[in-house]
Amino acid sequence: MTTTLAPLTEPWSPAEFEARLRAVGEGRYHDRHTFNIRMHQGDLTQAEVRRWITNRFHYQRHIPVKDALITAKLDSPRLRRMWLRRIEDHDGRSEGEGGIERWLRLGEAAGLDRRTLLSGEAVLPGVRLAVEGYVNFCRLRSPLEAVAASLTELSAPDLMRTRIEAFERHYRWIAPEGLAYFRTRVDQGRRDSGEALELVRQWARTRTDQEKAVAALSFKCDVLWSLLDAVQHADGQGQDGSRESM
Ligand SMILES: O=C(O)c1cc(C(=O)O)c2c(n1)C(=O)C(=O)c1cc(C(=O)O)[nH]c1-2
Repeated sequence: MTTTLAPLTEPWSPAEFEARLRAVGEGRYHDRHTFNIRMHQGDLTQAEVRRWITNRFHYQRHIPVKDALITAKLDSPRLRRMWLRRIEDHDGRSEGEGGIERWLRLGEAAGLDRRTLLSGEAVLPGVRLAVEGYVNFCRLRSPLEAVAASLTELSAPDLMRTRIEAFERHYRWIAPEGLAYFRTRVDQGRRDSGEALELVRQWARTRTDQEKAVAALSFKCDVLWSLLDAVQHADGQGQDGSRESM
């Protein structure tokens, strides 16, 4: 008599797997964080907006670093080309281009000197830890987990549109050219998340891998959430997050 051993746990169907990934984004994405809700309602002070821009810059400048770590794990020219484009989106092809430059211009439109942003001095301890956590996750984990962590971007384009409207309505003291970063990210985020979702669906064939992908996405939601916790609770700190006395 022959018996076929079924795997202990069957993989989810492609549709269920995708639904579970999307559910993590819907339930735990940072669009629900109080700081973002206050931002969208127009409740942030100028100092809080500047503090957010300063601290988010720390995240932005590390995105191409973690993408370089992911690129090094990919084993085909096609995949590496795909991921290299993300690095170019942020770093540009030459000086004065790319997302990091656009974020510096957002800072300038909000009255922040680019030298202050580049110095990194005003970055809050909790933000440093959150960003380092994300970079190290991509350094140490499998390509599947590192790519799955980027899937928060499935929810980012909607958030970006809400943010543009909120800034245009409530934060008119920021010159409109400063919002170019967000406008560019709507399409880039949609394309990036579409590509990443396709890879994660192809790679996660077993239930164990599917669960690892869901857990990676959940971890990334925690990174973004912790970053905003730090920015939200930075009471007693300087106008843009710098420590007044130590
Ligand atoms: O402003 C935001 O809310 C937001 C969120 C996210 C995200 O969901 O991870 C990214 C960005 N912005 C972003 O600008 C960006 O370049 C980006 C890259 C990635 C990533 O994990 O690869 N996420 C995000």
